[in-house]
Amino acid sequence: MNRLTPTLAARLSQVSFSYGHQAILHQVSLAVRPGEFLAIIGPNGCGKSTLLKLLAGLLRPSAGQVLIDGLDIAGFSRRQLAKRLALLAQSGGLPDGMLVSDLVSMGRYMHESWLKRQTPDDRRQVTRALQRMAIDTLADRPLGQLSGGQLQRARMAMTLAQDAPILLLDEPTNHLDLKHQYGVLDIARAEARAGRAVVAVLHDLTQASLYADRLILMHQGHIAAIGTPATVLTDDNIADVYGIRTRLVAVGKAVIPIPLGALE
Ligand SMILES: Nc1ncnc2c1ncn2[C@@H]1O[C@H](COP(=O)(O)OP(=O)(O)OP(=O)(O)O)[C@@H](O)[C@H]1O
Repeated sequence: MNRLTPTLAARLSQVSFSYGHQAILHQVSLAVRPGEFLAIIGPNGCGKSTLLKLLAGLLRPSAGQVLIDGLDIAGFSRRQLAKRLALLAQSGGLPDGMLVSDLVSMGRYMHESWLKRQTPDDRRQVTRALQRMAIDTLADRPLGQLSGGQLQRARMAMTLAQDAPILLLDEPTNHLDLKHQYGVLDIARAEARAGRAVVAVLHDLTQASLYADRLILMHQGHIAAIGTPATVLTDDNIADVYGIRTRLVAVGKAVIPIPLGALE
């Protein structure tokens, strides 16, 4: 099989994807490194979630290859994949009656049998994930009784409990108040600094610029730009892709785009 250098956690090689006859991604190539926080940005419908689902092995490319640890993802079983990556999907039909602690524990079962008894390490990981997302007091609550933000934090806790080297986060700040948005971004960055590869779809360009090591700016199924926030967030790139005028303000290494209005 096609082995890669171990310095890459995941790679998309010339990946195209279609839903039926509708082409969504066009020959996208991308390398994800351990220890980096990579943010995918771009307008609605440009293919960000599709790219994340391809990386997670939920969708199969129409052409090209997705590689994890240098091996084609098509060769991995669900369990093998769950040892390598954890996905926070945008939403999912979760049973209202399920308890928060059971949802977070599911993160531990992703790579084990449902029949397996929880080990002390499983319980430790679940407790830690509940605490990190500040929902330990909600552990015994059914999901149906949670607010949107509390549910999002429970889903994020499940993702963290999986303890996988690659974290794929689709709009992790959804439904969260400002404090918890920055809390979840702090955690994502800490996970990257601890050596995981973190790939997050973000809509807030300020947050993406402040937190990510690299940005991927997507446009109509292509990568329009990739690199550090300062190289990707230019007036021209933002105008071309989002159709708005901005003024850029430098804050440390980050570049914050201040929107000035739609282009004529
Ligand atoms: N299951 C599906 N069947 C058919 N088309 C789909 C399906 N899921 C998504 N699409 C289409 O694929 C395109 C890309 O969708 P995707 O969800 O990847 O976009 P996105 O960049 O994540 O958007 P958003 O910012 O709105 O979440 C869109 O045109 C969407 O309508």
